[in-house]
Amino acid sequence: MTFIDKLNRAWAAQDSLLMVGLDPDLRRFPKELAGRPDAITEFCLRIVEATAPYACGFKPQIAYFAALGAEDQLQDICRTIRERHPDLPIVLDAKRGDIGSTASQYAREAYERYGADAVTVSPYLGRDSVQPYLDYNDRGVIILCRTSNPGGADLQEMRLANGMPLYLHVADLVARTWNTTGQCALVVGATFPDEIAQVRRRIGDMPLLIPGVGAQGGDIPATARAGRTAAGTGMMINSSRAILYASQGDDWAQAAALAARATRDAIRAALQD
Ligand SMILES: O=c1ccn([C@@H]2O[C@H](COP(=O)(O)O)[C@@H](O)[C@H]2O)c(=O)[nH]1
Repeated sequence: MTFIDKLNRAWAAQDSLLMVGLDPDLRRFPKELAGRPDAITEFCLRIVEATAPYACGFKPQIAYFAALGAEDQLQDICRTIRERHPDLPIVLDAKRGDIGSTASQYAREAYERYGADAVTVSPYLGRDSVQPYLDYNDRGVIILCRTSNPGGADLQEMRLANGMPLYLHVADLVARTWNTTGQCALVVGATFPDEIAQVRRRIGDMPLLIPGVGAQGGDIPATARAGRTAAGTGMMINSSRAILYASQGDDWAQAAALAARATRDAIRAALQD
């Protein structure tokens, strides 16, 4: 099954467009895990179990694992998600971008080492830098378009000679030229709902990964209305810290579940309007 098929099924089966981010930060872990050698794996897997009923997938951010030398733990976590929740896609947020020969290694890492269903990549090095990911034709390639951070405007809002902002050129390029096999999706931040709407108008039903709700303050109703497809789906709306660290007390896993459910419900409610 392809990434896009798996995602479509997860949206329908879970009735959720919420993607739960896995960004383990030891400084914010609950006390009960302090000092435990398996703290990262235990934390992430408890979060996965608590939030899976409300999620359409999981998005581990590789930097949080690599910074701690915890890539093996990430591998275990991804394997366990595949075993326990085979219908929920794993998006590895790695934002890779390099020449083709190196990109082949990054693709192998994402899809073979971690078994990710999709990986985030930068469009900045052009089509040939993305090809090694597309060569895994059952996997997804999620390309940065208009990121959620304010500084994203420095380059992404730059106007081309025809007046078009660069992020819309990226959206066009991916939708019309790079996505010949239907494997692509785009990253657009929830902090910029007008830009989400602009992108949606140009790309048909291509999925969007939308980070920026929760800790970054993105507006859920505005995001959901701007990014939805005619079918009322088309979005992986990611929240990480607001779910992971909803509580540092003994109730942390339950608090994460409640935060995930509330986010899922807020997205659902917005789609009813
Ligand atoms: O434009 C982007 C692209 C990726 N991210 C990533 O999403 C999560 C957001 O975390 P929150 O705690 O919900 O703010 C994080 O892993 C980022 O690296 C993004 O924020 N914006």
